[in-house]
Amino acid sequence: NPEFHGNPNFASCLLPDHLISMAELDLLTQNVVCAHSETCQFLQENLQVIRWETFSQSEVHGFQQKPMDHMWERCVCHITNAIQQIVEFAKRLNGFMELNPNDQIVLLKAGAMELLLLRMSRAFNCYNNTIFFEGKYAPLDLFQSLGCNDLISAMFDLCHSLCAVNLSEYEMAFYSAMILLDPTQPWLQEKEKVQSLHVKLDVAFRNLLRRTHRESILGKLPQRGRLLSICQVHMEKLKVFRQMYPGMAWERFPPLYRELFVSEQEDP
Ligand SMILES: O=C(C1CCS(=O)(=O)CC1)N1CC[C@](c2ccc(OCc3ccccc3)cc2)(S(=O)(=O)c2ccc(F)cc2)C1
Repeated sequence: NPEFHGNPNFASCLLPDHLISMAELDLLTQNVVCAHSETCQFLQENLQVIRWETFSQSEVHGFQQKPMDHMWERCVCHITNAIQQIVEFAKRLNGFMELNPNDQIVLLKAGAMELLLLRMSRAFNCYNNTIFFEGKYAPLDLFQSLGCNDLISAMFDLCHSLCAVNLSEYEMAFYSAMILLDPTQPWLQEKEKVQSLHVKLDVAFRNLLRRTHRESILGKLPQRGRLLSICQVHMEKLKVFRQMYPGMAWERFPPLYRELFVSEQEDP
């Protein structure tokens, strides 16, 4: 519509059915950034301050001596706490609570682990290849008793790639929201509602990148398939673990973790 073009109050991207004003873009940006910063267990600056506090060799050895089921139970507990925060992030995103409940679950089941992988990179020290775990920074081999070395090293590699992009909290917030509100997820009942939210996030994110001269990061973000493949390896390792410790998932794993990652069928 010619009367809109050149009018500074309207975003440059005028998709016919998604007319978005600059005021709406600003409100959406505030909403996404606040939802993220209010739901990260650890503030970026706090993680940075302690990032040189690494576990000693004897502490690492102590973790390596723990039985597999013991380490799994601790990690599953930390994942569950982190995912509770991610659920809270979703609930605070404008429009998420207005989606139908089935679609809210579909999006969280599909995206929660991907968002956890993104958040982990905030707790990664790429200079000495250590990651925040239970209060200090841990090297890769601290986790060897989990029996998932390929999974953990894939996570470390992903954290390295994300550190290279050096995402700001603003960028991390938008990247997370757009992964979560993915209209291409199968089984969505109201795909167009998710699509509408995703388009607005895309316009607001590009607007932010343009204003901050950070458009170049779009080509440097890890491919979605990379996040998905790590999530798949997590599911495979969980299946193997459950074969080794039948019944444990039902007795000692938190309900939220079971709901998201343990399919209903009985123990293999
Ligand atoms: O990062 C967080 C928190 C959320 C983001 S934050 O606030 O910035 C910091 C705290 N994490 C919370 C959970 C954590 C986690 C993440 C992924 C994960 O997947 C692999 C897996 C899955 C199941 C069993 C074994 C291995 C396991 C745990 S963790 O335990 O700290 C952990 C970390 C590193 C590692 F190498 C192994 C475990 C990462």
